[in-house]
Amino acid sequence: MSSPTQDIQEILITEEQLKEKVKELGQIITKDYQGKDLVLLGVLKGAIMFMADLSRAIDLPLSIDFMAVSSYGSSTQSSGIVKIIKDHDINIEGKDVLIVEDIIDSGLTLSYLRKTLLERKPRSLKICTILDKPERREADVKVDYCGFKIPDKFVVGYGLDFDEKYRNLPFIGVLKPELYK
Ligand SMILES: O=P(O)(O)OC[C@H]1O[C@H](OP(=O)(O)OP(=O)(O)O)[C@H](O)[C@@H]1O
Ligand code: HPA
Ligand SMILES: [Mg+2]
Repeated sequence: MSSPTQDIQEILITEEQLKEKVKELGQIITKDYQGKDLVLLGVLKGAIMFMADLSRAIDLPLSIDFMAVSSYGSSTQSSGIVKIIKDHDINIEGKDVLIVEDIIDSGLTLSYLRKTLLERKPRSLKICTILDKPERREADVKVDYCGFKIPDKFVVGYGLDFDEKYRNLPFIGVLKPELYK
């Protein structure tokens, strides 16, 4: 029988560690956003799992929206060109927007998104990511809430893909290099 887990070389973050961290982030965000007009803005597709879990860990009235952007395609390297495939629907002017990301790697996606969204005049704009790969940064981005810092390895699972696969793995794992090299 074929299973996506067979293609994993090493599990970096387990399902239990993810659950615990999301709960912790939810509690911090709940404190920080008391009395604010919170919009969680998920970046498709990678952020789907984190968004679903994080939103349920925040005990506040909030709205959820999504943008779809893509810069990796079927490669493990960013093309450097960020394409907006779907924009958000909610008017974010005057709102407290929290971008929800699965990973910040080169930082190119977020620095582009930040610039674009600031032009739309939110009251505040912050960034929450479950993973941060600081060694690979090409564009400077300030991360407000971060789950885990990870080493410079291409990871999949919990929403993250390689060539659109492995998003459904419940943990964060390193793909066997022979599968993409
Ligand atoms: O910091 P960066 O180097 O820009 O990389 C991070 C971005 O890359 C991935 O998206 P991708 O373009 O693969 O789209 P996807 O979420 O649909 O997989 C990931 O989900 C982040 O949005
Ligand atoms: O390590 C990664 N894995 C999957 N998608 C990604 N997009 C940026 N970095 C990564
Ligand atoms: Mg991707």
